[in-house]
Amino acid sequence: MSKTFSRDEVSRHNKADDLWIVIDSVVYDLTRFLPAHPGGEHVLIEVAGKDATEEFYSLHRHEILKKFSKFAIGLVNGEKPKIQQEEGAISKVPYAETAYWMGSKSPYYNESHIAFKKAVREFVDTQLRPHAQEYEENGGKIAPELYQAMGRFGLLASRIGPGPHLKLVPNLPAGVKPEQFDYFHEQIAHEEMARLGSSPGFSDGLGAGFVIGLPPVLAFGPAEMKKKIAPAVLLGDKRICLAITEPYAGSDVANIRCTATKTADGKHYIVNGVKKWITNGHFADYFVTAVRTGGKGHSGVSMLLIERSEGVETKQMKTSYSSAAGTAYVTFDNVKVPVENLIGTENQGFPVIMFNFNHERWYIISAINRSSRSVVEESFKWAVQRKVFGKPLIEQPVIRFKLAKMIAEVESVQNWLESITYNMTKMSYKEQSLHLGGPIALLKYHSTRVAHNVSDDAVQIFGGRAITKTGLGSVVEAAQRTYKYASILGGSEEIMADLGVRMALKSFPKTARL
Ligand code: HEM
Repeated sequence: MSKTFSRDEVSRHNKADDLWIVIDSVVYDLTRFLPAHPGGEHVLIEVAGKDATEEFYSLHRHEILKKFSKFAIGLVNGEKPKIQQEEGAISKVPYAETAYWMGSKSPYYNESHIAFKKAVREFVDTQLRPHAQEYEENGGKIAPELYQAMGRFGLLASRIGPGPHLKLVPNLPAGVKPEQFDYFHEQIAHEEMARLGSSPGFSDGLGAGFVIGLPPVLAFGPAEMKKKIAPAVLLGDKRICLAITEPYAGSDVANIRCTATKTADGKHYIVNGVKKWITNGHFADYFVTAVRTGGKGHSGVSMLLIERSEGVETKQMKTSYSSAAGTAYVTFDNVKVPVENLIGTENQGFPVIMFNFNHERWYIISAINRSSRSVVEESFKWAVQRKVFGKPLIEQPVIRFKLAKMIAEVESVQNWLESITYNMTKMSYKEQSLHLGGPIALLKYHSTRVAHNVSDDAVQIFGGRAITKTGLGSVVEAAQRTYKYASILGGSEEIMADLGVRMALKSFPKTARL
């Protein structure tokens, strides 16, 4: 924008057929846009020839200016825009980022985490965010190229923890070496994906099924299976999901009914049954499926890798977020599966499922708390910029109290989460199961209660905007509509709270007395 104009000159373009305005020192010629303006013509004519910065920001999100940048014709003489939102930048709004990224000291992060976060944030903001709204609104299968870009960038591999699988992709974000990679890198990857705030369906469509689907294959699958599917899935060429829940069994996994019966020649299983709420199932190539191969209860459960093949059908489910997540109702009708596709040992599927759960729950905590943090940032910004009864909202003690509660709760989850993540970096899998299963369950319960409280307060701060899908409240609207997913998936709040206390009871000293 090389042209500049005096404010006097702008003020002469003050009619419907010649309408200029100034927003943050940028001059816009809105003459052609006037009839198409979603807010109507009248409001624009009222500010024709004037500085409308305050009016604009009280009604629109900043990104509207980017979308309609073609109407910008120059700058006001001697002025520069002050309101900045750079892609990939760390927010300066208090509590909008984890304390470490805002200057606080932390024993957990090092240079490689800083570089990793910067690279992932930039990738998410420049490669994924531009498509987010469209997918969120229209649903549908996410373009393979987008998923492949994630795979090639190393973002998919980064979302399932440290391990040999990291060597199956050409590189990791910011050139982090597989040997340097730890659970803090992974936590950052989940948090950055969760920043796709107003598009939770799109964000889940980009790999929520993968994060829980591939680990059982890597940990328990036979070598041939890993060789065949892991590289293709990690590069984003194929898609995988985890198929456990059924219309009959949710958190009550031991009661699944989907059956796998061996053929007389012992070479195949024949699978029959249904699965429900399968994230990414609608477009998955592989289903890591819990099946009943034995008697009742958990000792009759096995895990099978089922390829999309004859007899496998997926139907899109209508959920409270976008169909871009590919949440599916899956039916298996006499599906023939080679016995080589068994993951782990027959009738020993329950430990495979359990193996996955702690990691899944920890991932859900990372994502939901980052989502709550985004809601805090949105609410803080809004409370400062919104003027009501003649003064900014933030000057109302009741609003400051709500923000205080939101901040304190999000930080409490974050600090516990980082402590658990640190322990994960220091413990073997066996130690993690023994010592972290309880705390992870309790924190999952706590993090979704916090999401509930944060969302509730944010809705009150934003008012009607929080129940409007587009515009200023879009992030809060999406959060209040979808945070419940996290409080159910991976084990419901009630089951988590109960599990946490039951695990604690195991080490309760028999001699303890008041
Ligand atoms: C570059 C300048 C502008 C552009 C590109 C623009 C574009 C838009 C868009 C896309 C929407 C729909 C927003 C959504 O629901 O997501 C909208 C709504 C609206 N705009 Fe603008 N606008 C501009 C300037 C202004 C100004 C200066 C005013 C007032 C002085 C204004 C008043 C409104 C109003 C009242 C609405 C409806 C808001 C609501 O539903 O709560 N616009 N505008």
